[in-house]
Amino acid sequence: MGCEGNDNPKLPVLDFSIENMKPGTNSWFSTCKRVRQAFEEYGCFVAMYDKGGDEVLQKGVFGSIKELFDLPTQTKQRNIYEGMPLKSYVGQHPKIPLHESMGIDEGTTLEGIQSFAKKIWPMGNDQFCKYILEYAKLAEELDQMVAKMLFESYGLLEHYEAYQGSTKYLLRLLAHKAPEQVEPQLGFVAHTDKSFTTILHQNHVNGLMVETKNGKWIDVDFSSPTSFVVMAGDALMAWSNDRIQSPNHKVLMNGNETRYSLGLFAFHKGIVKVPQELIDEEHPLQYKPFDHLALLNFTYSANMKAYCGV
Ligand SMILES: O=C(O)CCC(=O)C(=O)O
Ligand SMILES: [Fe+2]
Repeated sequence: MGCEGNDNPKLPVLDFSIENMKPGTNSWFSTCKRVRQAFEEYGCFVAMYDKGGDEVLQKGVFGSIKELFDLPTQTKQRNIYEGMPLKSYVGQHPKIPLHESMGIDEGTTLEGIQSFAKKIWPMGNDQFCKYILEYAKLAEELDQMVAKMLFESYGLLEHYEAYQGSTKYLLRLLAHKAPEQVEPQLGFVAHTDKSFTTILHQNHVNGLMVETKNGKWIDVDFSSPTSFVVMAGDALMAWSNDRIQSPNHKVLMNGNETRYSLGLFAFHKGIVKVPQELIDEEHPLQYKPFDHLALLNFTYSANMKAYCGV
């Protein structure tokens, strides 16, 4: 896989089509290995997942997100959670004027999406709920599959059940306007995610950049309806005892079209602890057990080593 010395590195692309996903088959095991390699080397990868290819769903999802962001600022500000930038409406920020985003708590459940929709549209919005729920379920399925494969690849499959039962998902909808000038403009500042894992999806407009371990920035092309980006967050970095680094990433806007994207952030309800099996001489313990949901209350500048470093 390695990319050292390569001036134009690309993220690994992994195929998650149905035939690779039967646990116990050879292709399942080889995909598990590639998941671990990609996470350890880049902290993220592009997943090809053919269930995303449904044209009606794509149109419905991105049409719904456009409808939401086309609303007046005052309406969008009804979704404010003080001190929680991941859940709140963020927009009109002088440092990142192209950026707008909103969070949906419990974003893979009908109740979570409906309660969000009620805040924005007092009469509700059935179409919006239907498409966003369908998308969120699909992204959740991909996340669960990736988690299972990752645990398998470390010989820790028994951790999967606990993961499955304790994940809380936050869905974030994002819009990045095209810059007014010809030069590319920052859409979203460089940061790492606070999640365990993040699943990203976008319309046909690229803009995401991910930093490699050597400090190079990779342009990520995931403009196909069947492409998703799977990214390690700070909690996975801590769980893996620094075998996996949560990558720095940002959005750089070019061209003249709005970029709509969705981020599904997986959080662990309760305490995350480095498994005993991942502590050895080469990898002495780096993190104390920590409360993952409490990280949600921190801003993007929260630093894992300061929060729970040994
Ligand atoms: O829009 C994207 O692709 C990335 C968004 C992102 O990094 C985030 O919301 O944390
Ligand atoms: Fe992010």
